Amino acid sequence: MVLTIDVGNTRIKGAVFENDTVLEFFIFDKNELQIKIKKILKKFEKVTDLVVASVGNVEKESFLHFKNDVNVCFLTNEDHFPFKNNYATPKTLGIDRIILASGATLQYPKQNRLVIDAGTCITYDFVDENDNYLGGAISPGLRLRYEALHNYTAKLPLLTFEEPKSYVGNSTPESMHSGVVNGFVYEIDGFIDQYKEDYSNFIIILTGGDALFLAKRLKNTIFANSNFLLESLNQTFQYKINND
Ligand SMILES: Nc1ncnc2c1ncn2[C@@H]1O[C@H](COP(=O)(O)OP(=O)(O)OP(=O)(O)O)[C@@H](O)[C@H]1O
Ligand SMILES: CC(C)(CO)[C@@H](O)C(=O)NCCC(=O)O
Ligand SMILES: [K+]
Repeated sequence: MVLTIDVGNTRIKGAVFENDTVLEFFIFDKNELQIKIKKILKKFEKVTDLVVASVGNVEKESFLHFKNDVNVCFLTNEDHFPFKNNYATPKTLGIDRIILASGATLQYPKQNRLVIDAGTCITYDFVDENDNYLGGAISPGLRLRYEALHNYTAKLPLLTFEEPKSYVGNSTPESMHSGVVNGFVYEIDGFIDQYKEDYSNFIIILTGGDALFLAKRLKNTIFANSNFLLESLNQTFQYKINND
């Protein structure tokens, strides 16, 4: 059994896998990290490997704490992945984006793949049918947009997500909800349309904290898989074992 951990910018997510099957998912805060992992390892005694990818600022030591109980594996930019990395700055490419690209390559062989992760940031990652990672885009996620409007203006309140009543916002809150939520959806549909123009055939994988919300609103029909990063971590770890 494998426990995969994704340390995001906002929260930590984990999953226990038996081969390719998920037994349980977890979401927790940074300050609960050690207690939660301890509990998980106690509940799932057959876990042999702890596999971590982190873009957040959690100390490596927090995981090494468990090295007497399980084999601890940190996936980093130095590892070997199933695609050719054509990013001009491979050392600065986020490990979460690398893992998503890796999972897309392993799970959907021989096709163009676009991974959209709607989390703290929205990231777009494209791996072509010849397994070349080409890059993508980074933009602010849904909650970040609300926070940015508030933090960088004098008058705008801090709002939380609400469905806009119309694209024509007729009040301050309605204008903000329209700008944030519609802007978010239009952006993603716009990117997908652009890829469609340039690539005739590709699969889209939608993931991240806002994926389910988004899937219902995009004009492009896409199924969301909120756990794609954790699944990709598991698959990439298996790939590493078989190829190292
Ligand atoms: N309890 C929650 N806490 C924070 N964000 C949440 C929560 N529930 C839903 N969300 C939504 O999820 C988005 C954040 O996504 P996610 O949880 O994937 O981010 P993350 O943990 O920072 O991961 P990453 O860094 O990989 O993006 C926010 O834009 C927010 O709208
Ligand atoms: C873009 C984020 C913050 C998304 O989690 C992360 O992937 C990251 O820190 N990336 C580094 C920059 C890059 O990917 O080019
Ligand atoms: K993200």
